Amino acid sequence: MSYAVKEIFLTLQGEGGQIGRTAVFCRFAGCNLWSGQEADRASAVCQFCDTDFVGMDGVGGGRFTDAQMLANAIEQCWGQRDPKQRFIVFTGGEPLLQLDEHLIQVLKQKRFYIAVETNGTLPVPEGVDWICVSPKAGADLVQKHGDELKLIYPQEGLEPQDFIEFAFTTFRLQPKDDLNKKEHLQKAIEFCQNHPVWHLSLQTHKLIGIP
Ligand SMILES: C[S@@+](CC[C@H](N)C(=O)[O-])C[C@H]1O[C@@H](n2cnc3c(N)ncnc32)[C@H](O)[C@@H]1O
Ligand SMILES: Nc1nc2[nH]cc(C(=O)O)c2c(=O)[nH]1
Ligand code: SF4
Ligand SMILES: [Mg+2]
Repeated sequence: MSYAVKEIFLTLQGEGGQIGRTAVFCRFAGCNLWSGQEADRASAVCQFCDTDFVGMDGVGGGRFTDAQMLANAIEQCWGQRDPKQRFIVFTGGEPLLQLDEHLIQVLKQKRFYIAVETNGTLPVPEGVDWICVSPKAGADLVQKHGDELKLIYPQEGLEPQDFIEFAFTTFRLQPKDDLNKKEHLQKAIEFCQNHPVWHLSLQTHKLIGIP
């Protein structure tokens, strides 16, 4: 199968339990909860997305005709850095529209530790090492286990305590980045302090100005 990729870049994981770790990010094009067009935002299931995932025109993006070609591009982006630390984060858009077991196997042969950032509406294929699920109001949650549940907060119709029985190792609240982000941060801090099973997750890459 071929893969539509918006961009491939090296950065630090800015969010969640792997924060600060050098990673190759592979951002797949397309999402099942928003077209990515501003004109459709108000009618989308997911309306607060902070990401451009439309097209294949980003740095390192393009159409990859098979898993080996995409894995080679990811390996090349990691470059000569310590091969024992190889770390790939699949995101998007919604990565599980495209990430499959074949690509995972090829990357495992290259000794990559594989993480995924998903909205949880599709099952995660076998072999992923780190599963981060970020549920969205109005979308059915299918992937109910993983390493972290990262809830963007607040979302009307989604309460953090709705998720606490699911089989995630950690639960994080990430303040929604929009025009009211200061209020959302205060609210998230307060919620975490009153419900300590929830840990605050900040988008640190935005704070330090890296992609
Ligand atoms: C762009 S999404 C792509 C992965 C997947 N579609 C998802 O929603 O999890 C990457 C991460 O950014 C989070 N995110 C998106 N927009 C955000 C915003 N405005 N504020 C805070 N986090 C946001 C998502 O919830 C997700 O955890
Ligand atoms: N540095 C950095 N860390 C991230 N963690 C999750 C991201 C995402 O967009 O999925 C992201 C991102 O876009 N940049
Ligand atoms: S599900 Fe993820 S990629 Fe899709 S619109 Fe929402 S935040 Fe963006
Ligand atoms: Mg991002």
